[in-house]
Amino acid sequence: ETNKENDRRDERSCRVAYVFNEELIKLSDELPKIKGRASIVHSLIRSYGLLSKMRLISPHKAKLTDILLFHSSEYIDCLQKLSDEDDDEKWMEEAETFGLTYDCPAYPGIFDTASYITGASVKAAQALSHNYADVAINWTGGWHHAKRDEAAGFCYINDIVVAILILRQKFDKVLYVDLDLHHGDGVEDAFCATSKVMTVSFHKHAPGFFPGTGSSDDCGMGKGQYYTVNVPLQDGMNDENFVSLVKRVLGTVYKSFKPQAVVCQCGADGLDGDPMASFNLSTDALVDSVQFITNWKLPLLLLGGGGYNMANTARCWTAITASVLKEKLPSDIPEHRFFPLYGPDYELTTSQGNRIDRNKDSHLQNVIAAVDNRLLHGS
Ligand SMILES: CN(c1ccc(C(=O)NO)cc1)S(=O)(=O)c1ccc(-c2ccccn2)s1
Ligand SMILES: [Zn+2]
Repeated sequence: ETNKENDRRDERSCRVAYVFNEELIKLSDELPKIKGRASIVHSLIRSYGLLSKMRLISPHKAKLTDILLFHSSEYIDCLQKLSDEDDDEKWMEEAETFGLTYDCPAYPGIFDTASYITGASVKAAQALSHNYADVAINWTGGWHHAKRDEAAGFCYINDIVVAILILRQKFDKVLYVDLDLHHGDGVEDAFCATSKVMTVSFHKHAPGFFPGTGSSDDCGMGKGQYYTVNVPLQDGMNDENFVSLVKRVLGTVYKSFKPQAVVCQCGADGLDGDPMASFNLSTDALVDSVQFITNWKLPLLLLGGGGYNMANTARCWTAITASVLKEKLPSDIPEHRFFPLYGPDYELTTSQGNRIDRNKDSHLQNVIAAVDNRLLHGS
């Protein structure tokens, strides 16, 4: 139970659960757009000796009933059929209707991989619901574009939505924060009509940039009106402006929504050096953003997401893991299997980029005012 003196959250250091096993890492390594990334992330966390400071949880594939909490059985049937070896032509036609083409090719075994990743996010959510941990981490998760009956943006099963639905069985109000460079459209769509889950996404929003949704007018509907918050940004976002915007908006969100649990997608494709070449963020921007949320001392689920510069993504999520553990890490990357990827500086943190900042202060002020008006004045 939680009322024992020495068990009070503010007295003991926070309990961090880290969900992984070799099978999950091996399957995640197969994902086409981020081949090998799961191993690189996990190896860096292990090389800094952080595994021994966390409660390690071994996941298993999500139960079909958990996946069907969100996704349609028609979509999941098609994903399973296309994932099996048998190249039954019948399913190829349906593939189109379920988004299983172009960005989301259904390669053999994709269903097992997506189920395992979802099972890891479910295990992490259950660790929080059972008060086994204060923070739970699944760096292989965070696939925010997947829709109820459609794969999208390299995402096949929306592990985030499933995890939030699991948390909702215990917590009345859940806050979702999306720090990825791209709009968290799949999670926003899932919860746009409910006042029990507030979704807040910080992302690049520009003509022709994927997925194209997430303007600040996008604020939910019906009972869910004003429970969707979007912070659309332009290229060149720097640490200082990003972190102060995150703190300002989440501060208002926390005061008005009063969540009992938080899920944060920590996509690292906004870092300088990412092939998406958009923002100028250093690892500090994401570490400071997550630290602000951690300070609320609410049950917190941390998930991965985008991040196509593998070494920088590993640096970012290792630095976040150390930050929630309150562990100070030496800046020199330890010798380990992937050490060569970290050249030429072999340092843990990255620096900011110097792309022209297209974000006008007036625009950022307007976005903040729009959020305040909706959340504090409901207008
Ligand atoms: C499908 N697309 C997505 C979808 C989701 C993401 C993402 O990271 N979401 O969080 C990124 C690109 S997309 O059309 O913008 C691209 C496909 C391939 C892209 C690419 C590939 C290499 C270098 C730069 N960009 S962008
Ligand atoms: Zn992304």
